[in-house]
Amino acid sequence: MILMKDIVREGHPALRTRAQEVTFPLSEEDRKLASDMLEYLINSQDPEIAEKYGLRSGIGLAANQVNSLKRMFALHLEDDKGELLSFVAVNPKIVSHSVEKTYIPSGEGCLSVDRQVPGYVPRYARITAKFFTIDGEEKKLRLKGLPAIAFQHELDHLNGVMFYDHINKENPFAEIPDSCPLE
Ligand SMILES: O=C(O)C[C@@H](Cc1ccccc1)[C@H](O)SCc1ccccc1
Ligand code: NI
Repeated sequence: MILMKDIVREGHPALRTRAQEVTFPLSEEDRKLASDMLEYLINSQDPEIAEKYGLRSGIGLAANQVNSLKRMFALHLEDDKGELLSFVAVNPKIVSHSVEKTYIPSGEGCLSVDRQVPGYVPRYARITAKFFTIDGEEKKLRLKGLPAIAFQHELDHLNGVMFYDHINKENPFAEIPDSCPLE
C-alpha cells in the first residue's frame, strides 16, 4: 500500500517533470501502480485506516507524486449529486472547457506540499475530459465543481505544474475575472 513516505514533496524533480504517455496494454507494474494510487485515496478517506497509517486525506493522486513519470492519476470523490467518481485516468486530456472560471475560496492544498499556500487558484468551471481506463477503454466525462477542479489539479501534476503556480503573486486573493467561487 502507498504510505505518506512514498509521496514525494516539493523540491523533488518528479513534481516538475512532464510525465510520459502510457502505452497499452498496461504492464503489470503500471496496473499495480494505478490500483495502489486509487487504494491510497480510499484508505486516506477512511478515518480508522488514515489514523492507523498517518495518511493525509486526498481526493486525487498523480503518478508524479509517487515518483512515477507516467500519465496516470486517480480520483476518488463524490460529485455534487452524491455520485461516486472513482477511477484512474490514463493519458487524460481536457478537450474543451468553459470560459467561466471557478476557485475554492479557501484555496487548494496538495499531498506533496507540507505547508499552507494561501490564494485563489483559477480553474475552468466546467470541462470535457477524455481519458483511457486501465483496460484501454476511452471515456469522455463532463465535469464541474470539485470534480472539475480535482481533474485540473491532477492533470497539472502530470505536466509538472503545482497549484500555487496559478496564484496571483501580487495579490493572492485578487478577484478572478469571469469566475464564480465553488459553493
Ligand atoms: O495533492 C493532490 O494532488 C491531492 C489534492 C487534490 C486536490 C487539491 C485541491 C483541490 C482539489 C483536489 C488534495 O490533497 S486532495 C485534499 C482535498 C480534499 C477535499 C477537497 C479538496 C482537497
Ligand atoms: Ni497535488
